[in-house]
Amino acid sequence: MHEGRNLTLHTDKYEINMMYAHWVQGTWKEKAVFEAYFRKLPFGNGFAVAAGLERIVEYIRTLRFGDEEIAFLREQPENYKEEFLEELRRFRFTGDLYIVPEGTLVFPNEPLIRVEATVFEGMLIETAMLNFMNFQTLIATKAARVKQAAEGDTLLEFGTRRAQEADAAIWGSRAAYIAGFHATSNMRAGMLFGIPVSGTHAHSWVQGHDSEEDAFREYAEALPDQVTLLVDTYDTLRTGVPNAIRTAKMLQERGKRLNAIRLDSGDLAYLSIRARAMLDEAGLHDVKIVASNDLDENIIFSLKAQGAKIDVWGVGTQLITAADQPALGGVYKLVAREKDGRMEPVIKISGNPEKVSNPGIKEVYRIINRKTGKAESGYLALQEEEDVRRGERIRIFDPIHPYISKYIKDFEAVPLLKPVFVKGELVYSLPSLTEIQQYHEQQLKLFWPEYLRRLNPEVFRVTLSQKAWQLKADLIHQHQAEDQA
Ligand SMILES: Nc1ncnc2c1ncn2[C@@H]1O[C@H](COP(=O)(O)OP(=O)(O)OP(=O)(O)O)[C@@H](O)[C@H]1O
Ligand SMILES: O=P(O)(O)OC[C@H]1O[C@H](OP(=O)(O)OP(=O)(O)O)[C@H](O)[C@@H]1O
Ligand SMILES: O=C(O)c1cccnc1
Repeated sequence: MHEGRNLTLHTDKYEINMMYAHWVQGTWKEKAVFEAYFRKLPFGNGFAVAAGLERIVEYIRTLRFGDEEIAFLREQPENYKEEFLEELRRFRFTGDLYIVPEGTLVFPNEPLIRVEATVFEGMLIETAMLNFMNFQTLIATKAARVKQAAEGDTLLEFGTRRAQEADAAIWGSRAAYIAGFHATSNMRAGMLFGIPVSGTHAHSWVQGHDSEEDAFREYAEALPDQVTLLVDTYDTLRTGVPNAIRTAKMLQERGKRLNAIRLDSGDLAYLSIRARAMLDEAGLHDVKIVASNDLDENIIFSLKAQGAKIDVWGVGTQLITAADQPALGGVYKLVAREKDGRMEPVIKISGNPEKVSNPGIKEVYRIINRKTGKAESGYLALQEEEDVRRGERIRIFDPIHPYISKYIKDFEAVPLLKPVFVKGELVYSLPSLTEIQQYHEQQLKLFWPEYLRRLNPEVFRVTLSQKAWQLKADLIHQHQAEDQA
């Protein structure tokens, strides 16, 4: 077993096999354009929060087939030729990559990534990019739901121990921060990304002492500047909170203060209300109450409705595993390919109209109404279309039900895809995590609340331009004609 940090073979074998077949055919350097998008929003939410760009940048920059990768490929039963393996040794990503910035609100069928590269390069990177984008976007979206339920309260990400392994823990933690979490319990996520790190203590600390009171006192003496005491090991209201109050008084005598108590079991509404009253009665109005225990957005919403006196929410398992929907189904589709030296749009047909791909190289625009400053729709236009960029009147319609349409004017069309790599060179300067978090907050303000509510939100439409729609219709007819011939 070795470290395996080189992610170049973090791809499905079929990609390598197709790359090989292209190489054998002599078509491997032909240009291809791929777009990545998802078709359905997770959790019944009205939007998703894009994430994954930063990880993709690092991945693309470090793509290299080293000795170990080549040796492993040589062992495969496909018997890839040595000349192919030599070609892989020289591999560098030389294409263009356009990606939607992290924190952007995104919707079904909007390309979040567009790859313009050789077909060889485009195939190699599909799996890893989908892996990063699907997971991080999913967790950022789940976190946005939790954030909305918690209103302005402090949110701590507690998920590492229950996450699907280490990468999911730290990138999930980062995704949660993008969507407005305030801190993580994961020290490495703090070190790598600069996320504030926060922690209380476990039940084992209390169990490991002769009494709860001893445990609290020792802990407070050891870390007098950051004391949060877990009060539910034995009996929250009879011993836990009174012992915490005694410890708080001891801290006060030393010019320090108790930050908070944490509740981790039982009826969190009842216990928090009772604990708040006890703390207040002892004059400890500024001691906060942290709650944890399998929380998600629905429980937080319900606890608030019950009048729970909780200031800080520790959210682990349900967030980091996106427990109610553990995958985002983002796909990566070829939309154009080089043929006889020219780029030609291609389509993927399906019996299910929602699965028919949108052909052609497209730009994604957020159409912003200049009067209201609010987002009106998503708009996918072919790259060559100028009218939308000039803000001329456009017709927007539902691509599945094209008879539902309207004209809009006096808008600004904001392109969402940003150039990240051009001819293999990184041209994007990565924003700080704080900037991403602020950008996400600005994004939320662009939308009417109807689209943002957690339950049964209004559907935010993403429409095709007339030209993009016509191209799709023409290609469908062309394929039908070929089938019938
Ligand atoms: N007042 C409440 N209203 C709705 N849900 C609550 C309320 N209080 C707690 N919960 C949630 O109910 C669930 C209780 O889970 P469970 O019964 O497994 O835990 P518990 O009995 O409190 O403690 P333990 O973790 O020791 O088993 C948790 O998800 C918790 O967040
Ligand atoms: O419930 P989650 O949302 O996943 O949040 C993380 C949980 O992890 C800890 O419990 P655990 O029983 O692992 O350890 P403990 O002994 O410190 O309570 C903590 O007390 C939370 O309940
Ligand atoms: O700091 C905490 O209280 C914490 C951290 C991770 C998991 N559960 C709780």
